[in-house]
Amino acid sequence: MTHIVSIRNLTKAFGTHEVIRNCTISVNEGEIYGFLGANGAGKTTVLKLIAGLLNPTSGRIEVCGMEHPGNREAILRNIGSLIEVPAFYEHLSATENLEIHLAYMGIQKADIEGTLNRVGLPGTSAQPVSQFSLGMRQRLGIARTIIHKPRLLLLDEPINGLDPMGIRDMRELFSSLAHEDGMTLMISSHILGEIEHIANTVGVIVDGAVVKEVAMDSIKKNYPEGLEDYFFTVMRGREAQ
Ligand SMILES: Nc1ncnc2c1ncn2[C@@H]1O[C@H](COP(=O)(O)OP(=O)(O)OP(=O)(O)O)[C@@H](O)[C@H]1O
Repeated sequence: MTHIVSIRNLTKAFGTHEVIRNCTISVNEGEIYGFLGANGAGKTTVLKLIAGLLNPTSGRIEVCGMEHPGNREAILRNIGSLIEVPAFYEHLSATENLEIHLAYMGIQKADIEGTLNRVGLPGTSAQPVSQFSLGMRQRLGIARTIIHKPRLLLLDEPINGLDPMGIRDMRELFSSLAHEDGMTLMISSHILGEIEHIANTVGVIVDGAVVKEVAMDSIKKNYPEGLEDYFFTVMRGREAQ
């Protein structure tokens, strides 16, 4: 199977603080990859490195067959990322915010109305973002990641701030993006139940290194209690070392 993300022996240090250590990750094209780990384990840092928002200290990062750094522009055209709280031009409408993003990406034509409908924001295109709730902002952030039809989506805690209906809508949207649009999704989350619903593969990062990458089918077969059971077993195993 083709790896859309291939990370080998990646290290990232901030000053003398090495937060990613000898980390190796493989994400298959077309899958939903659930990226799990405790607070501070390094999930956001790895997603930023894949998105080219940070440069590695050492190691290899290959995205869509191109190596980072050096192919940043070409890689950016193929990815959509929602990392940390999305920022918008508050006085501008949802449509205007998406138009600015498209202009920045150099894309002339895109289905803005259709994308807003798809993320559950119908009829809001003219409304200034300053009037949006937290959940609406999160949905608009996701609209911005998918509007240019990227091959790879990097989503850092994408269901934060959503109510139960919003969480269900996002679950359905993420599944349809993978299964109907053929996108690959790499999703970090602490909400194990959601990852269990949608992910094909799970990667667990502990202290800056991915210690396990396992197919969800195998987790379901070997851990009758499900993903939470698996996750805590991995964490305990690590603690015992
Ligand atoms: N710009 C930075 N400068 C210095 N240290 C940083 C920087 N960004 C992240 N770190 C440190 O790197 C480590 C990993 O942080 P990161 O945000 O990647 O973890 P995380 O797994 O996403 O955590 P959470 O689940 O809490 O979001 C933490 O110790 C954090 O303090």
